[in-house]
Amino acid sequence: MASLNGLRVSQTDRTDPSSLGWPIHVKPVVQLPKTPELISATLKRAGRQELFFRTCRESFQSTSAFCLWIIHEDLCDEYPPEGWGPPPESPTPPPFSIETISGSGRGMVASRFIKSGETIVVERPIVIYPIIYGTYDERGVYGVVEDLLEAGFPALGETERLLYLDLWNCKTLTGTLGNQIRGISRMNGLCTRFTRSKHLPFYAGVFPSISRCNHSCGPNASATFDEETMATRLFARRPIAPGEQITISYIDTEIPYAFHQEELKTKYLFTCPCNYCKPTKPTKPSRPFKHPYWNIANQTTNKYVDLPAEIYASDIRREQIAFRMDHAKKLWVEWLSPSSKQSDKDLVQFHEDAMVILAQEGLESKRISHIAYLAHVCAALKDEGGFRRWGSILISLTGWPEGRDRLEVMKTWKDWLCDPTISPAWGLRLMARGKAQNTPPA
Ligand SMILES: C[S@@+](CC[C@H](N)C(=O)[O-])C[C@H]1O[C@@H](n2cnc3c(N)ncnc32)[C@H](O)[C@@H]1O
Repeated sequence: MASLNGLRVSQTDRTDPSSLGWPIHVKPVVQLPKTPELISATLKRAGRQELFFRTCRESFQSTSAFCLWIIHEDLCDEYPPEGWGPPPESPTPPPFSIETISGSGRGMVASRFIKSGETIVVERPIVIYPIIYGTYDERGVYGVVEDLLEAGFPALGETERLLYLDLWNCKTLTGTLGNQIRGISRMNGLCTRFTRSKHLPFYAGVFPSISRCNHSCGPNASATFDEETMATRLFARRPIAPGEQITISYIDTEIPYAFHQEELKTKYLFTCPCNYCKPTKPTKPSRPFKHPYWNIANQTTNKYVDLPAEIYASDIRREQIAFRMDHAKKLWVEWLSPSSKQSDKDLVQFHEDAMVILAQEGLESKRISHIAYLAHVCAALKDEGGFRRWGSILISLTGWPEGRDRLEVMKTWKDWLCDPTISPAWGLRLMARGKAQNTPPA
C-alpha cells in the first residue's frame, strides 16, 4: 500500500495512475551508470565486456556499409549482422536546406511551411558508438572505442565517409582531441537506444543531416530512433515557418538556466543564445493560468524585457514543469476517491494550463501525457465522445515510444478507441461518486 496525499492506494487499485499505461506510466528503463567504474562493473556483471565493430549493410550483396556500429557483445546476437534492407522512406524533396547560421556554424533551415507532427527527414546513422564513450573520455578505459572507430571507418561507403568528414568538429579546434573521426562522433551523436540490451542500451548515432540540427532550449523538432529499421525520424513539434531554423534539444530542458548553460558549455562548447535563454520580448502565455498549481506562473510578464527577471521566471516555470507529473498523479488519485473535493473542471483545468505553459516555454514535446490524462478523465466520466476526441489526438501525435514497444502501445490505444468501455479508467469517477452518495454521513 502507498500513501498519496493521505489517501491509501493499493498497487493493484484501478485508480493508481500506473494502471493507465503509456504515456502516463512509462516502463522503467535501465539508467546509465554514473561513473566509468560503475559502467565497467555493469559490463563485468553482465559477463559481456567485449566491444566490436560491425558494419551495417542494406543486404549481404552490398559492397559498402551505410553504418559503422561499435557494439557491445551483449547486443551482437540480437540484431541482424547484415541485411538491414533499404532505408525507410523520407519526404522528397526534403522540406529543409543546410545553411550557414551566424554564430553556430551550419544548421537546418525550413524551406517551406512544416506542419506540427510532420516528418522532416528519416535517415540512418553513419556511425553508432556506445554513449559511455561520449561521456567519459579516459583513453585508458574507452580508448578501445576510438581504435575501433578508426579501424572500421574504411569499410563505410565513400559517400558516407565524405558526409561524415564534412560534419562539425569543434573539439579538435580546441586541442582536446587529435583525431577528426573521434571528434566528429562526440560532437554529433544523437541518442539511439537499443532496447534489447539488458545492460547498456545507450548508444549515439551520427547522422548526415539530423546531426546538423542546432540546439534550442525550446526546440521546434524532435528525433526518435527506431531500432527495427535502424533509422531516426526528425519531426516537427510545432508549426515551423519557411526560413525558420529547425532545432532540437541537446539537454534536459527542465533544469534551470545556469545549469543548462554550463552543460552546453562543457559538452558542446557554446553558450546558448536562443530566444528561450535571451528573450527579446516578454514571454507571454496565450492566456492567464487558472489552476492554483500554475498560479505562480502568472506573475511573470512585464511590458519591457528585464532579462534576469525573465530568466528567473522561466526557471520557475520549468521547475513547475519538472514536478507537474507528480502533481498530476496526486490530483488523479484524489479525484477518484469518494471523498474528492475536486471538480471535474478543476482537473481538466490543470491539464489545459499545463499545455499552455509548455507552449510558452517551447516544450510542446511534453504535452503528450496531458492529452492522455484528458482522454482518461473523459473515460472516467463515461464520456465516449471526449475519450475518442483526445485519444485520436494522442494517436495522431508523433512522440511514440521507440522500437518494438511502439506497435504494442499503439494497438492498445486503438483497441480502446474502438471500444472505450475496455479502457482502464472507464466509469471510475462515476463509481466514486456513487460510493460517496451511498456512504452515510459520519
Ligand atoms: C551537432 S553540431 C550542430 C551542427 C553544427 N552547427 C554544424 O555546423 O554542423 C553541434 C555544434 O553546433 C554548435 N551549436 C549548436 N547549437 C548551437 C546554438 N544554439 N548556438 C551556438 N552554437 C550552436 C555548437 O558548436 C555545437 O557544438
